[in-house]
Amino acid sequence: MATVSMASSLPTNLTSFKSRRSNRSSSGVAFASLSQDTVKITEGAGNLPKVVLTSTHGSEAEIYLFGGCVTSWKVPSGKDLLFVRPDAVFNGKKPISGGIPHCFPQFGPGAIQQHGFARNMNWSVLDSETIEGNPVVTLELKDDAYSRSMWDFSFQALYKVILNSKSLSTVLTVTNTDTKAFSFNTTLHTYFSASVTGASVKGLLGCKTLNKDPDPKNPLEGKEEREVVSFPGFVDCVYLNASNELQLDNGLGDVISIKNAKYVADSLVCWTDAVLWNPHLTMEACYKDFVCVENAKIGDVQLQPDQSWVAEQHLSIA
Ligand SMILES: O=P(O)(O)OC[C@H]1O[C@@H](O)[C@H](O)[C@@H](O)[C@@H]1O
Repeated sequence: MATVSMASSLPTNLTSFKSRRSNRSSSGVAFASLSQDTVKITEGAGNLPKVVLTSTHGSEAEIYLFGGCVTSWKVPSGKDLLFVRPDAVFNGKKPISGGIPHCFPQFGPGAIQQHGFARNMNWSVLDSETIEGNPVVTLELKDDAYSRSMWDFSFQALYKVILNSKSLSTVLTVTNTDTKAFSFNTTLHTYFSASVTGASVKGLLGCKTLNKDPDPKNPLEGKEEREVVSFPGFVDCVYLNASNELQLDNGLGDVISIKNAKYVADSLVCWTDAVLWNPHLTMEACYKDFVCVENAKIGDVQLQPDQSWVAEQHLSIA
């Protein structure tokens, strides 16, 4: 397989992916043999299968197989740094509104449904392991009749999630398993718990902006002049070529580093852009309690058959 990643340059704990066949259960959800001590599958809200990661160093995370959505990341103090909206539904049909949903193969607006279909399909567990007390799980998503009805390509997406005591890292690998080329764009639509009046993001100064307010279909081009970007009202803005580390002050006493791997020279690889979103009064019930800071690949990634695109995100607190 021609891979355009530089796997050898990843930190060791991110490269130890072991390919192993999984057993598909009658429910259609696949369960690999789990690293039982730190990785467990339980029943979550709406009876949906949920992977619980427990680090021996005091942190915990939860991932719904529906959408491959990380819904909780608790640091050793017990504080959950992610946010799930009170209107989120867990019915296996609608995407889960909160945590870290995938927008794939389209961020949108665009030709297919807003934010694509990966957030409302069932991912399966391909592999899991424990490294020095820290859980690692790899989920897989493949095309099926549902995805092909919208986007007629064969693909594989692997999503590796690594929980350490003070960090949550993910590696998304999209491979073209088709016989023809395809293109996609994607984001990790992360909802962070926040006090919106105190929240701010550093690292965006000088970026070209595409402001989706007021018209998402015709974003206004501009340039970010602020060193510290806050959320004084409705915010929906794309930042092109963002720096490889943003710092979110969540207004709740935490500064969260949002890093991605920019050490890979090939422009096909990694998150290059960012999106900030807060719906303000259009979601009166909860807008004060979260901000979205999304690692994104806004321009299309073109993949030839057998090529892969790899993007790593590293969320951490000091
Ligand atoms: O689909 P969700 O989770 O409600 O998020 C919607 C929002 O997601 C943001 O990423 C987009 O920039 C917004 O334009 C959009 O309204």
